[in-house]
Amino acid sequence: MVTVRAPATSANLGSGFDVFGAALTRPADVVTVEKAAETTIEVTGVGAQYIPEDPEKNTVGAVVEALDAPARIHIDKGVRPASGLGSSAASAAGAAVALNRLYDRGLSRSELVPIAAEGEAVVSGVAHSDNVAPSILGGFTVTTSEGTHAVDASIPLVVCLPDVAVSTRDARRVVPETASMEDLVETVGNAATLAVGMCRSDPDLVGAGMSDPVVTPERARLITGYDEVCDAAFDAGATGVTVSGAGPAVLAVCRDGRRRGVAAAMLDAFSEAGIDARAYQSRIGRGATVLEE
Ligand SMILES: Nc1ncnc2c1ncn2[C@@H]1O[C@H](COP(=O)(O)OP(=O)(O)OP(=O)(O)O)[C@@H](O)[C@H]1O
Ligand SMILES: N[C@@H](CCO)C(=O)O
Repeated sequence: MVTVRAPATSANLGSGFDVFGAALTRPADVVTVEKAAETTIEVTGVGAQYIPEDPEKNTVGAVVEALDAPARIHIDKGVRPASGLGSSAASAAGAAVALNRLYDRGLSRSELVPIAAEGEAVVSGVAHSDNVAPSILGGFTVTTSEGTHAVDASIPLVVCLPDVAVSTRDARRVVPETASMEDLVETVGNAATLAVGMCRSDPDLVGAGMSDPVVTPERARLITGYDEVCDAAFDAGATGVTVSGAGPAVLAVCRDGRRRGVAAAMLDAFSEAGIDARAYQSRIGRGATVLEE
């Protein structure tokens, strides 16, 4: 038996659509696997009632197929589905690391990234790796078709999760098909600024580089109260705010010592918009960890 804790993640970080990701210290899924002749999946925890246990429909089923590693699998969800916090990816990442150990497949963490991404294709139609990469590797990640680069970064974060669901599949439908040269230049500049900020663990640079004129404004329309929540976070000292992944979670970057105030301000703003929410005071953290084997 192998048990792995796989963290929630925030993808895109504004300017890095489908490329940037970051592992969060909390929340996380815990995935336990045992060898079996046929694969079965049991799901408990946050939002378990919305998650299919059929291996054909669960992200973990695609990982089992890719590793040819049938197992009895238990997923204890800490990351709510349809959250923008890489819920589907956390299970896939945890399963990839756990099954690799269980069956002694000998694959490196980097080699497990495209395998876990197969699970993402099951739910969103695209095998994007920007959530599974940080959940497996930890830190800040840059993923392209050539592979993933991961950088350790110490950045305080708040993620505020409203009590509404947005599916990645739906949120991908509002992504514009084209962008102007002006927007492209702005986005490249912001993304580069953010990457430098991560390498220096500088929340001011990271926050300044999160702004994105192309995808985020369209996604923000799907989140009631988004503009007010951003204003509240900035007023409380956030250095950057954006939609986390496909939403509805909202991600704020802070300096040390500002997370509590930023979290409270974001919760108040959602509440004033009539939306219940919860806030996680987090930071960029490590990738999947083996708890037991
Ligand atoms: N193991 C799993 N964990 C969570 N959701 C799963 C899992 N397997 C299948 N799903 C399905 O995936 C969908 C949630 O995935 P989706 O990508 O929309 O959200 P998310 O992972 O929280 O968001 P994001 O990718 O934006 O961070 C739900 O329809 C859920 O039923
Ligand atoms: N990059 C993906 C991440 C989904 O979590 C998207 O934004 O659609």
